Amino acid sequence: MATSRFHQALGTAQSHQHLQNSGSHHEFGNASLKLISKAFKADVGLSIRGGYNSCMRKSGVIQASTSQTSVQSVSYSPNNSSDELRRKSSEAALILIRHGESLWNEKNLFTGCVDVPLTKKGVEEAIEAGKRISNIPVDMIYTSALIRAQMTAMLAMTQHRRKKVPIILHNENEQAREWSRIFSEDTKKQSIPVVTAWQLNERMYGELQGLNKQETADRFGKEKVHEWRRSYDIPPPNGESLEMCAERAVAYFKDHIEPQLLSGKNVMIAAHGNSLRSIIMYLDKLTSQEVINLELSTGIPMLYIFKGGKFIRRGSPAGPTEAGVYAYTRSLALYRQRLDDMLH
Ligand SMILES: O=C(O)[C@H](O)COP(=O)(O)O
Repeated sequence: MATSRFHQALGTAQSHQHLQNSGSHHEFGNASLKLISKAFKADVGLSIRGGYNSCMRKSGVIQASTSQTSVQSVSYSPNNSSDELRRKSSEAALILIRHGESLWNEKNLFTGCVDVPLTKKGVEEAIEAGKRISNIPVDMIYTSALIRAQMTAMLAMTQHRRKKVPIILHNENEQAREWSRIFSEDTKKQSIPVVTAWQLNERMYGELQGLNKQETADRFGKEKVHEWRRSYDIPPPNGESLEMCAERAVAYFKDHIEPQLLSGKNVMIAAHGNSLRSIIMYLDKLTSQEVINLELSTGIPMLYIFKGGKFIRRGSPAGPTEAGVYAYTRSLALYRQRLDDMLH
């Protein structure tokens, strides 16, 4: 198949632009993004005039649709692709964020499923996390049922350049559904559904909840507390082991979140140190030995690309103020370029 103008420009952009391939990161600077975007429009005959534009699927490799009201992430699909081929070629972004520092993190208390809010520092961490993901598409948000994760998600989204409104869905009962209905299709298009799920809650720390971590280590011994905190299958007294936490968190991810990614939806999950460690164990295929050493900082977003049924870790997007660029793929670079075009 003739190399499309898009790919020619991409090749030019890559040779022009210092393409750092640090680890799994491919990075583009702004100059090459403009080149890519110009070629992208030329290649797919895309015009961004008023209203919803969708370009004809070209014989090339790109199908894109965009409009003044919504900037879709680009998905690749050859002209005569089967569903399977389209699914294999579609790409979705998955962002994981551990909540910002909570009031009990600050006091070094075991928190588990106790519903504790963020500290001022935790609020700032959530906002900084939002800056780092402000150019990455988000179509759905999942949080745990705990306020520290929900605050983190909402605060992060205040920084998103797309300015869609995250709206927590209330499906507790028929009345909750009825009373929280939105009657404008346009308004719905400008919102992002937020699903809260107890299955994404922090592991339940049993009789350690509320205890000071240092005092607990003094009382039971450092090794015992490390075993409770970081082993895979040894639970704290009357609490959950990481394995038990994984049984609910990973099951929820597979049953509810992975299908969204498969359909091309870009997803953000705001949850907790251990519920996310169990999900990352699944995404990165870590062994129960390897996951012991996995530590997650509060409020640092991690980016994965879901493509062809596989999860590719792209690291943490660099902040907008940081030198250099982002752990972006080609379609994420295009999405960011479209935001630039739309917002300027
Ligand atoms: O629940 C807690 O205490 C923290 O959020 C996580 O604790 P850990 O890092 O000790 O597992």
